[in-house]
Amino acid sequence: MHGARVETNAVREVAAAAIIVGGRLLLAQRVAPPELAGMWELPGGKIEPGESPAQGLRRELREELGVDTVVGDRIGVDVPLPKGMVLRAYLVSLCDGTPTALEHSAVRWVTGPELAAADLVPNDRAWLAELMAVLRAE
Ligand SMILES: Nc1nc2c([nH]c(=O)n2[C@H]2C[C@H](O)[C@@H](COP(=O)(O)OP(=O)(O)OP(=O)(O)O)O2)c(=O)[nH]1
Repeated sequence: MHGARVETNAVREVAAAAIIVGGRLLLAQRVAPPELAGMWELPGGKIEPGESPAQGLRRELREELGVDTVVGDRIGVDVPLPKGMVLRAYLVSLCDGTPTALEHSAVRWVTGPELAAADLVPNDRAWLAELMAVLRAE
């Protein structure tokens, strides 16, 4: 190996949270980049090196929403992102706090029909059927 740079094969993950309470899913409205600003997503973000997905997602949700959470099972497909990253969704339970838009322009709770009609970021449409099924089962 040359130089100080250490290459790893680890795929960089963006983890997103499906937080469902009382038959409603929490959506958060993006402020950036310009092509996604104003669209709705599942809150979350990039997992840092050395973090497990669950640790990273809990950190992101504390930073973005001011809540304590428990990260549960995966839901939906892996969505490939640019630069070799992958987007994954997890079912997440709220433990403490009220979700607040600290880094988004707004948050809102949606029913299944409201989710289907929402202006979601395009990648998150891949999870629509599974999310609707969980909402229906609530
Ligand atoms: N958090 C989140 N990101 C998503 C979703 N769907 C989707 O395509 N993305 C994309 C948008 C971004 O390109 C990337 C994650 O960006 P991010 O801005 O949330 O990541 P981050 O909080 O770690 O912020 P930064 O390092 O970019 O400052 O994944 C989603 O449901 N949630």
